[in-house]
Amino acid sequence: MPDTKENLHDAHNLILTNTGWEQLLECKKIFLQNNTIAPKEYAGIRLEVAESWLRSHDLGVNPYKSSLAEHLNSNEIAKILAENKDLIGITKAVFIDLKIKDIMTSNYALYLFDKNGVLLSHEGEKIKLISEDHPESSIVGQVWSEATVGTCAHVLSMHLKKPVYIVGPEHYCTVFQNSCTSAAPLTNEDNEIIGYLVVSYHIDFPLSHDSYYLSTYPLGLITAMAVAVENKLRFTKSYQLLKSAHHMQEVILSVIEEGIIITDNRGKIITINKEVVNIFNTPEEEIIGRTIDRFLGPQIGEAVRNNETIDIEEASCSNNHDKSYLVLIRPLDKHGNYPNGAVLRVNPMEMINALVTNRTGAFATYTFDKIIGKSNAIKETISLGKRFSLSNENILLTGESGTGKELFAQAIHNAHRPQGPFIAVNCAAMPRELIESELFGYEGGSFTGAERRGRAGKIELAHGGTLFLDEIGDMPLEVQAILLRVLEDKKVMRIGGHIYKKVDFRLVAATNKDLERMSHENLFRSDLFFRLSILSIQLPPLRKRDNDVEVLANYFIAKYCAKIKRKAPLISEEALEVLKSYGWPGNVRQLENSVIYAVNLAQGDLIQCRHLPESLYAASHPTADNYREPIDMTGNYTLENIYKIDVMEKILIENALYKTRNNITKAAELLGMAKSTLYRKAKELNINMGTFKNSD
Ligand SMILES: Nc1ncnc2c1ncn2[C@@H]1O[C@H](COP(=O)(O)OP(=O)(O)OP(=O)(O)O)[C@@H](O)[C@H]1O
Repeated sequence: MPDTKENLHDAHNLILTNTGWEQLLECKKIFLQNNTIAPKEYAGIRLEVAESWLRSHDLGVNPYKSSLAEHLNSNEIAKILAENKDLIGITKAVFIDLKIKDIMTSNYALYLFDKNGVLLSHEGEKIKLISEDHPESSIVGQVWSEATVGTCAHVLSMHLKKPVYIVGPEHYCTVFQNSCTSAAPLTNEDNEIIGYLVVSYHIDFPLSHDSYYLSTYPLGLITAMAVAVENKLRFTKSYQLLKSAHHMQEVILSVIEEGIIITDNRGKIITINKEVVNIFNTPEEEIIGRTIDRFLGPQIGEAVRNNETIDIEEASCSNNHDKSYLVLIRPLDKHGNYPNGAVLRVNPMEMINALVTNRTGAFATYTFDKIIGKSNAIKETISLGKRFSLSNENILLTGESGTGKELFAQAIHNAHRPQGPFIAVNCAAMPRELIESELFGYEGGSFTGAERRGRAGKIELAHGGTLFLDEIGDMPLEVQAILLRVLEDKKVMRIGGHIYKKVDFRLVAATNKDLERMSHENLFRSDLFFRLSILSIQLPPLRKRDNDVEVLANYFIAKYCAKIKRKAPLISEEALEVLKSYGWPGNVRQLENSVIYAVNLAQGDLIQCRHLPESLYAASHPTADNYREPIDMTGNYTLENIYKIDVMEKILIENALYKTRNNITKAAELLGMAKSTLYRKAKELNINMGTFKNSD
């Protein structure tokens, strides 16, 4: 038997001679002629090659075929190419790099196969080993497996799972007879084979030199190249993972609607989300790299440097007194090479304030459309309110109690700054000593009982919205002075504080007092009165609102019955007459309360006079003179004309005041009592004397 082992398979360097080549050819010839002879018995054929020949034969491969392999269809090819896009790109890049460095010389051709032997790409020297009827362009997508092309380098590499070389006649198909090929498997990070790299070059036989030095260089080259491709692939994958993790982190940070800042351990800002750009109103490039102190002040900077955990801290920066922020700090542990630092969550105080006031129910629900009334008086007032609400100026609402001043304040707010907070303060309901701190706020520990952290005042909370000061006539003079300054400077300083904060709010003040008269009597600051009364709206009393009593009564009945889930009763003509003819000193509020009373008293579907509150019914009870002689003095009493004494007293006094247009002297005379008694009784019976000033 020919023995080519000596010639071909010297440990690392392979000497190929014409004789050796011929012996190999002979071996192959004998094998192909007589397949029953096991090639294992040929001493000159490597065992793994011989076994592959046998498998190729058993798989029915035609060794003389010129048509090389099966082709996948175009859809399958497109799919496989897409799946291996990175691998193909990286292989090409490595190949070009090796070519530039002259490591891959021009007589080498390079092939890339997927793990199943599908040819993915080829580079370099025109492939001489394929037959002419298969142009180069069409070989991508061919399946080169042991079953289709028989023994060749990558097929054996597939079998042995290691780098392999194959010399000329060792290839099973004669079409490869003049090639020397080396193949190396490519593995992924999990050590799974993902493809094969093959380098091939052409050898003409007989050899030009008698002895041909067949170096293991191509095998080493393809093995090293496989390592380079694998490394690059892993690097690309890690980079893509990192990039997508970074992108995901960016997306997460961008959907968080609060400012997120990451600093290093010296307080230098490393990363921010987009919200921070909005909060600081500064471009990102002017934030990154600066210290946190610059934006949130040195106290926050120190906390970061000291690795402190801070839950809620109000911070304002020395560069930017107008703004304050709520800051939460979490220190970051040292991680690998990364030094420790901190994550800060930042929210503008005004946003927190708006949230808190919304949550605590201090928000304006009324709009001008919801103000009920068809009378000219109310329509004109609404149109004035709408016009005034367009400007930024302060507005003064005057009018008797219950005429809807708070309603108007809410409607003005909603027409102008519906997004901002609506902060309502009732100056009469608050103790004098509290009103100042309530309005202007205080710094921590500024007086006994003050909270440690201090508290923002209602003026600060109203920033970006409306401050509604109800019953402003009851505001202490010293507080009026501070308020005036705030209105003039548009900035506020907390009690015990030393920093002014800019505030932007619209003041709507309301009163049922005569502020002008009060200012003459030095009970109200005239400068504040002038400032407030530039735009003032006088709300009409109900008795001057034509048919609004009927409209409002029906509206309140429907509203109340919807609430208690009961069919709304009608109002009898007589009862309606009573409602219409009543003076309504308590205005709309009194009307609303009266109809609620009547709905509750009436059992059926009709509200009658007897269902109305006593005071109303009594006031309009048919007598000769409703104002002067409402009581039958003849002793001819019926159950219907007996009333409680205090009700009678109230009716008599109200009627006298009504008739005399609040002329106390005359009213007292009519009632036959001293003026001082009249004052006392009016106070006891809760009669608002000012109400009757303009009575017709
Ligand atoms: N035009 C209106 N349409 C619907 N409800 C109204 C109207 N006017 C007043 N009201 C109702 O009357 C009541 C009193 O209104 P509001 O509190 O605004 O009056 P006010 O003038 O501010 O009273 P006070 O001076 O006593 O504070 C509220 O319950 C309000 O809902």
